[in-house]
Amino acid sequence: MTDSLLQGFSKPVFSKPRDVSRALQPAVENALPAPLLQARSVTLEYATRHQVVRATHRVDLDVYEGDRFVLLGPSGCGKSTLLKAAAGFIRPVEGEFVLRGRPIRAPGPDRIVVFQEFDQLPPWKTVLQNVVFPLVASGRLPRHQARERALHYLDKVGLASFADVFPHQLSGGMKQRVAIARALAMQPEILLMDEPFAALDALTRRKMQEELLRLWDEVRFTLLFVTHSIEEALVVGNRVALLSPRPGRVRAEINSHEWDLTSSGGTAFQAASQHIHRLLFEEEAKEPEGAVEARIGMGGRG
Ligand SMILES: Nc1ncnc2c1ncn2[C@@H]1O[C@H](COP(=O)(O)OP(=O)(O)OP(=O)(O)O)[C@@H](O)[C@H]1O
Repeated sequence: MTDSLLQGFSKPVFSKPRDVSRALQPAVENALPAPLLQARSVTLEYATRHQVVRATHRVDLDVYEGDRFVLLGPSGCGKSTLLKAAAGFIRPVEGEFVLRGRPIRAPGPDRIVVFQEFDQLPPWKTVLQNVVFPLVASGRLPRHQARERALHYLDKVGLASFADVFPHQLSGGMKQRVAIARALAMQPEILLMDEPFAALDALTRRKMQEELLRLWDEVRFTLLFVTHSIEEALVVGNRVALLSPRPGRVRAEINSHEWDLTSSGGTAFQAASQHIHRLLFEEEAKEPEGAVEARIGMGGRG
């Protein structure tokens, strides 16, 4: 990390995102592409018989094409709920999710979710059939082309030779690879991943993070990734939104494209992790009444 980056890191500049964009108008507005996915003041709630649980409160997010955008926050802060709303499974009580300027009102093949659970693959279908099925069922491709595309993506995740086996014959990591191949084969506008590696052992999890980054290098998809692991957020993401405890609000946004698996043991990486930990937990204790919104430059790789 260079001195200037360290300086930026140790003295984060806090400013409200909306103020920043206003201050930089119109020059930056003309230069920046439009976000692919936007959360516009999204409030999400669950109504149970006895109470209403507010999961997130007025969340604003801009995800650009090619981003590996991570939602990071403590357990129960509403990360999965945000992802489900982006997928179209849940409707906001306030605000909206917008994809290429169009409000999201229902699930669609332009947004595919990979979940944490290993049982997301129908067990009666082979690996290949699992990847082919959504392509054909959604009308994206006729069967023979779907088969070709499925094999292409199975090859990308290193599972072409397992095409004819059934999910129960695979390890947890292999099942997640199939789920990723199935999602990428659909060539969605955005891939949504909800703690996809959380149920894996530490070594496999690391390997999967590495493979995901390799795949991103090859395919350059847009990713919205949920985790509560600070390390995973820094490694996987190029941008990270830090959410407060429930109801989740955006407390800060961090540029994390500097970090990868090779930096994860280093001193600078540890310092960044600790800094994020403080932002997530200590600032909240100091300022319980509200969200601290900030954009923090932590330097960059390229
Ligand atoms: N179906 C539901 N009905 C009622 N409350 C719910 C429901 N699903 C989630 N919640 C509540 O909404 C809040 C946000 O949940 P969510 O699963 O989005 O959090 P999270 O940040 O993804 O947590 P974790 O990291 O533990 O998965 C939590 O307080 C949770 O208890």
